[in-house]
Amino acid sequence: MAIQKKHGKGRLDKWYKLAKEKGYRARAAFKLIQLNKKYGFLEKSKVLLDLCAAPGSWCQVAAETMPVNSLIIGVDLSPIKAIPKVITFQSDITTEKCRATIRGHLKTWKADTVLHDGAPNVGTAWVQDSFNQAELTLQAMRLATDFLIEGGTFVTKVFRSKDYNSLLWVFNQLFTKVEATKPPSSRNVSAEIFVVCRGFKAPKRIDPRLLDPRTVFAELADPAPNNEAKVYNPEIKKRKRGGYEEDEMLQFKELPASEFINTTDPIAILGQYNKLTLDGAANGDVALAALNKLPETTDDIRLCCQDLKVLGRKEFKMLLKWRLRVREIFGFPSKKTAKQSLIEEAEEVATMEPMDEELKIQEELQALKDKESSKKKRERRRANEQKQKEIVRMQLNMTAPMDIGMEEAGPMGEGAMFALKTLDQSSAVKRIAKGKMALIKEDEAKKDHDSGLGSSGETDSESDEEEDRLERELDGMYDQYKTRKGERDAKYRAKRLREEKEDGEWEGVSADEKGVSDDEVLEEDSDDDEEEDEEELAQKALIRDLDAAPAADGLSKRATRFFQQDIFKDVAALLDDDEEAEEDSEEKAEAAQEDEVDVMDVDDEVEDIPAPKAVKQKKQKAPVAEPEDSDDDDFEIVKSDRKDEVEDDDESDWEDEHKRRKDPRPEIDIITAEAMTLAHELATGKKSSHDLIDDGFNKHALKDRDGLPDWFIEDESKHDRPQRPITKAAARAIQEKTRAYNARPIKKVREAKARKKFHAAQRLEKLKKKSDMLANEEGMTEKEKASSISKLMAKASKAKPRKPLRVVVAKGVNRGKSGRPNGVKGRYKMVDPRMRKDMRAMKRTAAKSKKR
Ligand SMILES: C[S@@+](CC[C@H](N)C(=O)[O-])C[C@H]1O[C@@H](n2cnc3c(N)ncnc32)[C@H](O)[C@@H]1O
Repeated sequence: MAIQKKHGKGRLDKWYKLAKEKGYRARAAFKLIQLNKKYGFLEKSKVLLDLCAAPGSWCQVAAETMPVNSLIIGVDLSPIKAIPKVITFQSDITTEKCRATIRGHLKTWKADTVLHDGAPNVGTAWVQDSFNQAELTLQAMRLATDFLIEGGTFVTKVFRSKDYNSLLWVFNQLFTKVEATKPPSSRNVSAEIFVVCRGFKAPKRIDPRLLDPRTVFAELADPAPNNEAKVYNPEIKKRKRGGYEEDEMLQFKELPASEFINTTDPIAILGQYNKLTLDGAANGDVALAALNKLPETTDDIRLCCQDLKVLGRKEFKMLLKWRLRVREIFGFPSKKTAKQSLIEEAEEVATMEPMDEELKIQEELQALKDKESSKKKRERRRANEQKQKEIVRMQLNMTAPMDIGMEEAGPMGEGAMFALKTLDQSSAVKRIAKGKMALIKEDEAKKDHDSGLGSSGETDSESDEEEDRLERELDGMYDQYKTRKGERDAKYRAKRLREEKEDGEWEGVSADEKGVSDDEVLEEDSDDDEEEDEEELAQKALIRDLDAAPAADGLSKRATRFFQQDIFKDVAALLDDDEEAEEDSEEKAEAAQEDEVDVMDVDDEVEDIPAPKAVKQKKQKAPVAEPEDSDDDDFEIVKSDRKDEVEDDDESDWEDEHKRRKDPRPEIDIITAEAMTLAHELATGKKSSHDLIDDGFNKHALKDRDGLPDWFIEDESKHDRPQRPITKAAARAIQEKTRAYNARPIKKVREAKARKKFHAAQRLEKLKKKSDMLANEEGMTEKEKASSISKLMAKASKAKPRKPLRVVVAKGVNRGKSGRPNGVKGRYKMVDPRMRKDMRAMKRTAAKSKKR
């Protein structure tokens, strides 16, 4: 790669300048320097292979850092200008010829380190390019496996694309330690990341599929859509850029319930309106009056109509069922009646058809059925084949069960190998739990299953089917309803988002519903199946919905898998540390409370901080060791650990504050616009705590300034922190807060005022006591008592004469003294001799002129 003049995108940055200053051929040199600083592989290597080495800056760094007499070989498609102590040649690393040339150079040696910084011509087609890069990386890996020594290191550039995880997986199969890092010199705008693979396992035989891009990067078919998930995570719709319809400006929308009965799209109504009115008889709406009088219009229904925005799944279904019943009563055509009439029609027609015609129809029907079943078979076979492939990939650890849609069905899903659900339904699980074998006859299981909805003991499969269908339809409608509701209601959207982020469960069922017995639950709602009593749950310990159960740390299964990747190992350790520290601090706080030490609330300390200048951005958890790049932490929380400062503060203030705050948790004060923005994003669900953790991993995490010139470090420290976005509102809020802080008097003034107040209160108390004593004095007349009390009051209200001001001349021992002059008590003023002389002279002349 020839050196290009780099303009635009701030390419001529400090790293570029530094590279020039140090004589490196490319700024990329610093990436290797920083990687080596962190992992120290160059010093330990005697043989190094640099794949895609042009213009050769990595080779330069290697030659500088590796021990003398090391063997360094650099290869690239482009010519590389000669570098002392480095063998270079021009070749395509994906070819056999290149392999042979390297072998020729290495002879019997093996490489301790293989570097790869390859980048195919990166153009505008990002998807294509990133794939080529991933493919090139895999090719480099292949070459590396041929030449690397056991325990050797492979360092490669990878682009964060959809193939990234697949590549990491491959690396993990071949190396004991794989870590991804982004050195500070790597541009923020670049999607590149460097993976350092250490401890090459040097397997005797490597499955060729492991290094075959077609297998490694094979696309997965889209899993079947999980409609159920949509209930819990309604899609976020785009804003209406074209403006809003007129009635959409209304906050509260009502509709006569009769329209809800009439409509063909009841979900739309439930999603758009806030209330269904039932009392419109005065307006002459006869249908509404009739509806109002129907026994089907129960109090529950009326209650549901009052506020459509708070409907849970149960209420939602109740309203729709009510609508269907009313429609039946009013004689609206329903699906049932339509089907009935169709059957009748068909029967009528059938009686009119001659016999041979009937046979013909039957034949046609049979042919259609056959065609249908063969089509289904074909589809099933194809799906099976697909699944088989996925399973092979899964066995190779290249994919997780969730990626091939197994998650959707789960171990209890349809077609599961061990039909635990069936076992569950036939209550055989209880027997198995007791350690006995249980065999379930298929039809028995089916029977049990069939009786699921008909609580009344109905075994009529047709009516069950009908009920199932209705339930399914209602569920589907509920999905739609939620989506529409979400579209209209920003608060609801935020709530959903929060729930989604926390992978929380849907909480549409009220607590008292949970107390309903199983039979009732089945009658009410099939979804309420989950509501088992504890005992039964314990018995069903055999059957667990792995997908539904959140991980111990509250992460979803998918998230847990993601964080199980090796690159998060350190993070986990860090987090653990944090947690431990948190626990520590909590324990300490508790202990402190127990000892009844004056532990102040954070609030108090914050109250005490006079001006923002004094507000230091400190971590909340004081005992936690500061992370390496603590100055990168923009979101910082202030926690009181300066007890002494607080102790000085106004006592009554403290007590008030203490009473106000019952929550023992430390209060967080937000003092920067960045933190305020972040807090707002967290509160509105735009960001989750996972995002925060993610944000913490950036190129600034690695700071290595050894051996860099001062001007560089100075410049670096100005800009080497992530720029977090701030909103106008957040900036304004912080400004107001700052103004409020500034408006408060300084601590000394407040203390003096408080002292004054305290003394006045003490005086008043004394006065009260004295006047009480006087009032109770038996030997005094009322008049005497009154006069002595008024004398007391007059004495107390009389201001004490101020001691005269003493003027001290700053001479002798007092010359240049800044504090109280020696031997002077009370009020004083220091003056210099010249000033006193001048004053006296002025007085004299004034007196003289008066005399005249
Ligand atoms: C970012 S540059 C490498 C910079 C180098 N590490 C340094 O420090 O100077 C990427 C190089 O990959 C090379 N490259 C891309 N595809 C290649 C291939 N198939 N075989 C060999 N080199 C390739 C390009 O010619 C280009 O010079």
